[in-house]
Amino acid sequence: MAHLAWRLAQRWCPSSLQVISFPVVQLHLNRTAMRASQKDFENAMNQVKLLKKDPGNEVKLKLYSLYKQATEGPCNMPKPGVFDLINKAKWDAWNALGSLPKETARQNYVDLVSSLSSSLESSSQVEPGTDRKSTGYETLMVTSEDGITKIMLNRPTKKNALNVEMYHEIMHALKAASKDDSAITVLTGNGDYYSSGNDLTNFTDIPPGGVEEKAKNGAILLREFVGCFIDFPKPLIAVVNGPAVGISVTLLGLFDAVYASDRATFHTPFSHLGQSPEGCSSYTFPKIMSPAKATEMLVFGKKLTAGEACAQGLVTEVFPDSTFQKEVWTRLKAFAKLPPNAMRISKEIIRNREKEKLHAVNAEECSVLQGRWLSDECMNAVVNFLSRKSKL
Ligand SMILES: CCCC/C=C/CC(=O)SCCNC(=O)CCNC(=O)[C@H](O)C(C)(C)COP(=O)(O)OP(=O)(O)OC[C@H]1O[C@@H](n2cnc3c(N)ncnc32)[C@H](O)[C@@H]1OP(=O)(O)O
Repeated sequence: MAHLAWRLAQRWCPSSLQVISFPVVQLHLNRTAMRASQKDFENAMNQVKLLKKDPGNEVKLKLYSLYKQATEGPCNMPKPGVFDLINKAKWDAWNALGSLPKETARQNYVDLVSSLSSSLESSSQVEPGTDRKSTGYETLMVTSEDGITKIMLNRPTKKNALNVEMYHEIMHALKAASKDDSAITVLTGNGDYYSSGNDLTNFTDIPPGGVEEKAKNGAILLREFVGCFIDFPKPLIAVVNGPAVGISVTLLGLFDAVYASDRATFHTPFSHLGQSPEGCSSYTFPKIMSPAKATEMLVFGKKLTAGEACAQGLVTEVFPDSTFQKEVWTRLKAFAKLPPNAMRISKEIIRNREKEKLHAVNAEECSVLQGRWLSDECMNAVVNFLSRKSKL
C-alpha cells in the first residue's frame, strides 16, 4: 500500500512525482464559489509532476479521485474484489465523491494542488529553535514545546497501526529529535488507541520479487526501525493513552519511562498471528518481568491491564484516564527543565552496557521473523484479519 499513491499518480501523470515537505492540508472540497478553467486544471496537473516528495497515500487518493471525477464524472468502474486492495482503495475514493459535479471536482483538484505548493512555503518559514509544529509528516504530528519533542502517532481511524510510511516517518522524527534542542522526547498516540501495532495491510503490497523479497525488506526495515530506539540518545518516554498491541508494546522495553492511562492494555498476540517477538522483547521482557511472565505475554498472548503491566515493571506508573494527560504532561514539563546534558549522559551510561547485546538481539529477532512471515500460520492469520474473519 505504501507505493499505492505513486502508482496512482503515475497512471495519470506519467512523469515521476517530485515534491515538497507535506503538511496537514485543509481542504474545502465543497467550495463552488470559484470555478477553475481547463487551463488551471492542466497547470495543476503539471504542478503535481514537479512535487519532490511523496505527499502520502491519502492525499494521492484524493488527487486521483478528483481527477477521475473531473474528467469522467461519477465513478463508473465495477467495484473491485476485497483482496484487490489497490483498486479497491481507488474505487472507494472515487465512489465517495458521489455525484459531485465535474466543475467542482476540477476546482477542488486545483485547490488541493495549490495547497500542496503553498504548504511548502509556510513550512519553510518555521525557524529552528522556536516552539514549532512539524507539518512535514503524513502519519505523525510532531511538536516541540517546553523542552519536549512530542511524536504523536496520527492514524486514529486505523487505531494508529504502523504502515510502512509511519515506520519511516518515526525513524525520521527520532533522528530529528535526537539533534534538536529539546531535553526529552515523547511518543504517544492520537485518538482512543496508543497503537494497534504493525499495519496488517503492510503484507499485501507484494514486490516483483514475491513474498520472499517482501519478507526480506520487512526484516531490513524492522531492524533499522528498532535500531533507532536502541540508539536514541535522550530520555525517551512513552505516554500510552490507550490500548497497545504488538510492536508498540514490545518497544516499550527500550523506553526510559512508560506512563499509561488506566484505559491502556498491553497485548502481544504473536503466536495467534503466526509470528514471533520483536523490538528486543525476547531479551528485555524476561529481564523486566521474569521469564515466566514474559512467556505469558510473548508466547501465550496474554493481554495485560495497565495495572498488571505496572506491577510487572513494563509500565512506570498508571494514571486515571480522566486526569492522565494533565498529570503526565505536568510531570514531563518538570523533567524537561532538568539539565539536558546530565540526562543524556546518565542515559548513555545506562544504555551503553546493553547496546551491543540489544543490537544482536534485534538482528536475530528480525531474521527469525523473516521466516515466520513466510509461514502458512502467519499468512492465514493475516488473510483472516483482512477478510474480517478475526480480530484480537
Ligand atoms: C515491518 C515491521 C513489522 C513488525 C511486526 C510487528 C508485529 C505486530 O505488531 S503484531 C500486531 C498486529 N496488530 C494486530 O493484529 C491488530 C489487528 N487489529 C485488530 O485486531 C483490531 O482492529 C483492534 C482490536 C486493534 C481494534 O478493534 P476495533 O473493533 O476497536 O476497531 P476496528 O474496526 O477493528 O479498527 C478500525 C480500523 O482500523 C483498522 N486497523 C486496526 N488495527 C489495524 C492493524 N493492525 N492493521 C491494519 N488495519 C488495522 C481496521 O481494519 C479498521 O479499518 P476499517 O475502518 O477500514 O475497516
